[in-house]
Amino acid sequence: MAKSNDGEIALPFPILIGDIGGTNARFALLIDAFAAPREFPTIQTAQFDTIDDALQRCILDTTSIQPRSAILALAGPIQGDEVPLTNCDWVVRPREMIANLGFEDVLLVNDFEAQALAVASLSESDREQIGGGAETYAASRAVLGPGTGLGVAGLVHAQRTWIPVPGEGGHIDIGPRTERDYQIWPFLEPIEGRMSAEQLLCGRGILNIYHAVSAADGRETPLETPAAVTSAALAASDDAAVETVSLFSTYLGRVAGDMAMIFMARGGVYLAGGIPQKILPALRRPEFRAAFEDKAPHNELLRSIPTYVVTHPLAALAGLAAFARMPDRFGVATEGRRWQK
Ligand SMILES: Nc1ncnc2c1ncn2[C@@H]1O[C@H](COP(=O)(O)OP(=O)(O)OP(=O)(O)O)[C@@H](O)[C@H]1O
Repeated sequence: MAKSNDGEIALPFPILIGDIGGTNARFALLIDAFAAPREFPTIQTAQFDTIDDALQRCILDTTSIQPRSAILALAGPIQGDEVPLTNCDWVVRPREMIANLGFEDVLLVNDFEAQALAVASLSESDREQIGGGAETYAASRAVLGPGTGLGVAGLVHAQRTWIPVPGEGGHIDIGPRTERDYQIWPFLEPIEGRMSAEQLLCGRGILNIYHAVSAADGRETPLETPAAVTSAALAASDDAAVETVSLFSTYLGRVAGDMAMIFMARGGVYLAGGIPQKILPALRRPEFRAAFEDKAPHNELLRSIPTYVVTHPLAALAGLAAFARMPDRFGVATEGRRWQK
């Protein structure tokens, strides 16, 4: 077992890092702490029955380098020796990966934890700032990622260490606030009696808002996918779509502001996930930031906190790479989710 200088346990190189989502899995190989990551083509999870099969055929069979360890970021909670993925049929079985694929050491982390690791050190070219002041470098941050669901994580800065805090923040309650919200809310469908942020702030959420806005006004709903709604909104070709994306930005701003207050995120709130990059022009409009700052009695605090859209195409992998190279910089809990030969 490799040990780093101050006694923290580091995984041995070469390290395979992977970000495994419901639809896509992305991998890169880190030969040592200094070399640039060697990226592999994105794998469509539906094309392989098992993750082991995908790893064997798309990674191990295509390189002469045998990774000694793997750090994999997964969508969903990590518990036990068999971890099923949300939104796809793969089950990650680290013991079998060690027995069959030649790994000595496997660490599983949550996908938003990987996003949180990334925002500790994103360069200016990998993020776009939307409002607020300068970041306070050594201060906590928060990440929200509307995609298939709504991922949320904090990145607490304490004792010169970045500590990712994965949780289920996407499932917090959200309620109506403006007169228009009260008109729309009756047409949103609660799950077991409540509306959670995720029912509005993800791909499905865009459609939920679109249907509710249209129902409140007695309009038809010709647009069928989240991308169709946001495209029509950005092109200003459909009134309900325009309002949907405006409301989506407002609700995202409200929840982002809540997270900023919870984590006292003077280091900034980062919007990751697939959707913010695709609706950047809408997020640059006033609604997102106005809702973020509208937190009396703390408007002044919120005005000072920067918000960013993550534009790095592989941010989670960048986060895993940063951790793999300098584990001592990060307080990543490994109990119950690390397997060794
Ligand atoms: N242009 C768009 N505008 C709004 N929503 C979109 C757009 N394109 C895709 N989506 C929605 O974004 C969601 C997918 O998000 P994302 O790309 O972040 O995937 P993910 O959750 O990270 O999963 P994976 O890692 O498997 O790709 C889907 O609900 C999809 O309908």
